[in-house]
Parts: sequence; C-alpha cells; structure tokens
Amino acid sequence: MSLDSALSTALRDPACIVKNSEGKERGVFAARAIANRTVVESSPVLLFGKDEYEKHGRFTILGHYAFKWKNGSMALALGLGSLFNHSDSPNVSYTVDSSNDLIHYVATRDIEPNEELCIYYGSNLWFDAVEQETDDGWSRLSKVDLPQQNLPAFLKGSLDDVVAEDDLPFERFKPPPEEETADTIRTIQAWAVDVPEPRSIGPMLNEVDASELGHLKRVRKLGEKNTFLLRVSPQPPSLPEDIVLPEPYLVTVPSSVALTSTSLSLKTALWPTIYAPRRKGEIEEWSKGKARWAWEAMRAVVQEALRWADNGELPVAAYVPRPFEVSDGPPSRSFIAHDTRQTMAHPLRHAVMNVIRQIADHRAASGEDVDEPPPSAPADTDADTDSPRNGTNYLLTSQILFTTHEPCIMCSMALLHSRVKEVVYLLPMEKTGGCGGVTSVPTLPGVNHRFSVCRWKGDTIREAGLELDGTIDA
Ligand SMILES: C[S@@+](CC[C@H](N)C(=O)[O-])C[C@H]1O[C@@H](n2cnc3c(N)ncnc32)[C@H](O)[C@@H]1O
Repeated sequence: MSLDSALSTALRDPACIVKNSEGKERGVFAARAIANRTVVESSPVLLFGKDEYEKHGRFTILGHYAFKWKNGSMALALGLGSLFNHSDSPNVSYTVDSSNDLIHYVATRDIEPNEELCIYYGSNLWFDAVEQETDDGWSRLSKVDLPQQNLPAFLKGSLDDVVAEDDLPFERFKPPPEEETADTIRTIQAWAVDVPEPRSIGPMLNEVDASELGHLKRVRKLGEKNTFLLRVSPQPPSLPEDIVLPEPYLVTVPSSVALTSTSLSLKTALWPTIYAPRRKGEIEEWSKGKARWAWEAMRAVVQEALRWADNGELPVAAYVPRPFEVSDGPPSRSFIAHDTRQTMAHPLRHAVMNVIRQIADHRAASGEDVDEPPPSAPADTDADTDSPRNGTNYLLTSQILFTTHEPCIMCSMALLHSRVKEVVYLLPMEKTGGCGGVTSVPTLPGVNHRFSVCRWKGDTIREAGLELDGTIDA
C-alpha cells in the first residue's frame, strides 16, 4: 500500500477515538464495532538516531514513547500510534511498513464499541501495568495451547530478541534444496558484451545497473576475453556512451544462485554464478515480535474455524495475515477463509483453496500487478533463493499461510503453484495431509518450488470442542 492510500484509508474511516483510560492517562478506544483484522490506524513515524536517543531522548518524556526501528534507528509514532496503551492480552497488533515509514495497527479480534484498543509492549515494562477485564470471546480456546492471560515463555523478553529454535511455538521442516542436473537447471536469456579493453570494466561496473542479475558474477573471463553481463532479455541493453564497445549479444545464464557444489559447477559452465549454500539446518531466525505475530495469527485462524463450526461448516480455516514486515512485494492486507464444502455442497471448497481464490479475486478486482514471467523466464526453482524474479509473481510469493489443519494434497499443490513461502498448521492429517502426512508435496522430486512447513506444537485443541477426525482433508 502506498503512503497516500494508507493514510487516506485511515482518515476516511476513523474507527478510534482518544479518551482517558483509568490509571493509564490517555488511551485509544473503539468509536464503533471493529471487525477482526481491520487496520485501525496507520501512523507515520518520526525517525531519529540511536545516539541522539541514548544521549538525550531517553532522559525526556520521549523515553515513554520511542521504540526501536530498523537499522538501529529509533522511532516515534505520530497520529494515534503513540497513544495505544499496553495489555498482556492485546486486541491490536502492529506491522512495520519500513518502505513507507509507517506502522499499521490491526485488530486481532472483533472489538466492541468503547473497548480500549491495546497493543503488547513486551515483558520489560517500565511502569506498573493496569489490566482491563475484557471478555474477548476466546474463552472456548483457553484450554488450547495458545494461552490468553499468561504469555508463553517464547514471548517473554524484548520483541527484538531472537527466539531459540526449541522455544518457537512450532516445529519447522525445511526442505533440502533439490539437487540439480544439467537437464533441470533453469536458465534465462541475458544481454552481454565483450569488453576489448580490461580497464573499461571498472567504469562499466559503476555505470551499468544489473541488480536483476545479482545472482551472477558480472564479468566472465575466458582466456584473454572478458565478457560483461548487461541485463535480462528482452529489455534492450544500454551501454555506457563514453566506452567504445562491440554489439551486445544474448547469452544463456542460470536463473538463480547455486545452492550446492554440484549446482555451482553446472551453472558456472554457463556463466560464473554466486555460490550461496545453506548450512545444514540453517533456517531463518524469528524474533519474539515475529513469534508473537505468528501466535496471534494462529489464534485468529482457530477463532475463525470455531466460529464457522458453530454455523454448520467443517471446523477448518486458512489465514494469510499481513506480513510481519511489510515490504513492496506482498499484499498489503490479510485474507482469511473457512471451509465451505458443506454449505456450498462443493467438494473442492477447502479453506486453503478458498483463501487462495480470495487473494486472486482481490488482485483481479484491485488491478494489483501480478506480473507474469516473460516467456523466456522459467518459474523460480529454488525455494528462498534470491532469484531476481522472485517477488511479485504468483499469489503467495513471500507469504506465510496459517491453517488449522495440515493442507491435503490438492491444497498443498495449490500452495506450491502460488509460491507460498511457509505453511504453519496446527493439526497434522495423517491420512490426507500433503505437507508430511500422507506425502510431502514440497519435497517431491521434480517440483519447481519448495516451501517450509511448520507444525504448531501441541494439539489440545480437541479439548476445546473441535470435533476432528482423520477423514477431514483440509
Ligand atoms: C506510549 S504511551 C501510551 C499513551 C499514554 N497513556 C498517554 O497518555 O500518553 C506509554 C505510557 O502509557 C502508560 N501506560 C501504557 N499502558 C499502560 C498500562 N497497561 N497501565 C498503566 N499505564 C500504562 C505508561 O505511563 C507508559 O509510559
């Protein structure tokens, strides 16, 4: 979402008012009923250096309002952002939109008119917190492994701390990179030019932007011949005007980094390629802030399933929340869907399929760009590689999907086609699951995308009244 549209949306629809909150001075309150997942506020932030804050700011009233931003900066939320009070059971979460210097505040459940809107500041509070007694409608799930009042250990401490792997609320299964062969390496066409004068290479490196080919080395040296990579075809190459060069020509180059040494030698035979092996077991670290975001997402999807189970549907839901860190690529809003096989009398209306369809419909209606790769470009093969095309294509690129049940094979395949980054599920489905149950779609040989799978720890959800049996395929 652009800065203009984020702010105008917030201004058009004032869901919040500021008033006195007992024992906390001012607070933000719901001006009307607010539905779960509504963006209640988008606050611009004022950024300042950490040194300035350490030397001056923290000794002033700013110490109550400033918080850590990216790249070591400090931030002060303008708008209503600085007026949200703290609660151990917040009804609002926030996502950092660093490309627009905004923070988006999002309701994590339905909120009644006049209820106070609170966020979670972390566990190291500098004041004695007053807690509001609220019934958040989650009581049925209080027996589930997603506690309401007592924060689980993995969420205690600063939100920037990294959560130890064992303390994460889920187990992660990261697929190994698929070993490539000469036949399966994906390639693209790129423009290159021979450079007769080696001393021209330095200036060309400065002048020619080939960031789209960041997974490749810029110059190939074969004997005395230096060849310089210019850009991806079909865009015409632009050459520095002050350097005399022959005509550029097309070369076939790998489309992504080399993850294994076999891949490196195969790819480098085409063009010198960057080697970026994943160390065994190396997986992305999660901060406590992100773990909290996941915890709230899992609560939201369980809540959705329970709500629809009460209305005669199968108790299955799927949720693609706004990303923890909003960047240019991913959708700027969340999507949630429940299973509609019963009410629609349609065997394919699984929750995961429904949420993917919702995203596709939203994109089509809003005219959001879904760039199809040019015919010469292959689908991105390596999960999590920095393929230059991996970003805006497909429906779920870079997204994490939460679901109550392990997706079935059909849904797992749909997730693969949507290029989802990670799937987090609560309940394993041994007889039908496509993410490790009956088979593991993302690790099948030959699939052209791999995604990570996370299984939420504990399945005490059964005690919460959800009737689950192995015959539901989610
Ligand atoms: C970011 S400000 C929130 C807005 C503040 N209430 C105001 O009127 O400006 C943070 C300060 O609000 C107060 N506060 C926030 N949450 C609170 C809570 N649960 N109980 C008591 N005071 C709270 C504390 O004084 C804290 O330093």
